[in-house]
Amino acid sequence: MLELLDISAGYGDTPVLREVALWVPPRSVVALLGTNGAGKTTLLRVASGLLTPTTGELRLDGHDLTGKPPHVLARAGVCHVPEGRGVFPNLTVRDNILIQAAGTPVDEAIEKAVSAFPILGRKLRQPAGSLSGGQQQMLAVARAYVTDPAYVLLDEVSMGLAPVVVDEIFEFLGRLATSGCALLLVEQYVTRALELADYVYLMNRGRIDFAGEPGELDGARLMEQYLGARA
Ligand SMILES: Nc1ncnc2c1ncn2[C@@H]1O[C@H](COP(=O)(O)OP(=O)(O)OP(=O)(O)O)[C@@H](O)[C@H]1O
Repeated sequence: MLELLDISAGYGDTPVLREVALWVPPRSVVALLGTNGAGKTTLLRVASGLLTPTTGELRLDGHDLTGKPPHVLARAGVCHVPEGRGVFPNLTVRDNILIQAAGTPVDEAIEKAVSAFPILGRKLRQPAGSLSGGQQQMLAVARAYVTDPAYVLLDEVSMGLAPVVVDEIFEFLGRLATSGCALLLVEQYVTRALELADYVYLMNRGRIDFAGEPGELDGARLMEQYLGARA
């Protein structure tokens, strides 16, 4: 279980998260939805060790990992796919995969990434920066997958992509979830996120104001609160 307990965090003197609690059970999909600037990215940064909370605890499988650096969280099985495509544009697709896959045999890592998104197999020698936006996002998601993480944190992976590419990425996320990997999904496509999710949290101005199963959500309230969010 990945647990964020009473987390407060911010940047400098500016508080962003206020006593936030969120749980990601193993093998579950959790959607974290909210208005712009609510603090969703900040919470993912806390969950992957990129940002140390001012108060509260980050626990993984019962161990307190608060304040531990990202590589410790990564080694423990938490993988973060950041907003805005975390790929190295000047490196080849192959090298992008291998950098992430330290410890995994080369052929196995490449095969795994290509099994996630076959198009990557035809681009292995190209610089990642020469790929389309959608292919770069596929690479970012595939890089996370090759490390065999128990928890994957995904920040707006569909941002700015054509619907057909969003379909392909969501189809893969569905397979990833079925394979037993837990997902924490920050997503602007509310309906798609809810289709996958076992649990949903709604965040507003640094606080969680709903936590439950998607079926418990009041659709009208959701739309009112997230007017402008995409279906
Ligand atoms: N590096 C930073 N330094 C200072 N303030 C920041 C920084 N990053 C984010 N913020 C502020 O923290 C607040 C929460 O931002 P955050 O990106 O976590 O929200 P979000 O819910 O992910 O929003 P969005 O959907 O717009 O990405 C915002 O007011 C934002 O301006």
